[in-house]
Amino acid sequence: MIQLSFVTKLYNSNNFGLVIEELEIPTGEIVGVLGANGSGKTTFLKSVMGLGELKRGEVLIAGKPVMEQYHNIAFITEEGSYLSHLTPLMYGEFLSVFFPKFNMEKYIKLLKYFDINTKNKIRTFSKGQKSKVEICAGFSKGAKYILLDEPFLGKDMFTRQDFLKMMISILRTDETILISSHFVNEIENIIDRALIFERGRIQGDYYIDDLREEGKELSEVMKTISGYQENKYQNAMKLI
Ligand SMILES: Nc1ncnc2c1ncn2[C@@H]1O[C@H](COP(=O)(O)OP(=O)(O)OP(=O)(O)O)[C@@H](O)[C@H]1O
Repeated sequence: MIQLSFVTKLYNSNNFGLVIEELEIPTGEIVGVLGANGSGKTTFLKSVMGLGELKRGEVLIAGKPVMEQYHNIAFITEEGSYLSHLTPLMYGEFLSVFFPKFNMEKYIKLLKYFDINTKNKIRTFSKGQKSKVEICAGFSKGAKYILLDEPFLGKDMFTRQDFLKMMISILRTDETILISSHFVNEIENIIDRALIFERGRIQGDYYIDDLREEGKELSEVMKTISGYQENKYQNAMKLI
């Protein structure tokens, strides 16, 4: 279970950061962290991960402060944490030292699945390939909480599909996943719940099954919450 209470994070007077009064994410849920650019998704994931100071509030993971749970969390970001002078194989060996539950066999299987050459230096890889290494490592750490910030960024259509299939096939029921993405239609089929951010607040919290029962589309709900104006371009273009 991930619990946030009265969490406030401010960047400066212009930027709202994050404001969450109460949020509980039960163990085993796959949660989509959604919203327009700048709505607060990364800030939220970083706050759960304990990165950056909160102005007030508390984040608990399985009842403990996040600092006591680092061994149980994998944070997979676009920035990546790999050491680019290493090969994926060496990187796996490096991670085994720090993560006692690191599963080398699973890591190598995942690298193969994504067609990653395990013997070339990571710095010679493309952006998408580097990010795949990060995903393989993140899912092999034996972490119970997996946070993914935009795992689809820079991934081709086939990789995105392969990634989703991989995730569904290897996840156990005791793993909790938070995944931010702009590919709403693609992740809609794998998430249990959608948190929709707008200006640093959760403006929508929906279980996908409930939306389906009500005959609603997640992308439509998001449009309403984000206040998307279909005709905005018309006025903007008049200025040019
Ligand atoms: N280090 C920072 N200093 C000041 N403001 C920041 C900082 N990081 C983020 N912000 C601001 O906080 C708000 C939320 O940013 P955040 O990166 O969480 O959005 P996001 O939903 O992940 O966006 P995107 O989809 O574009 O990646 C934005 O207004 C952004 O400008």
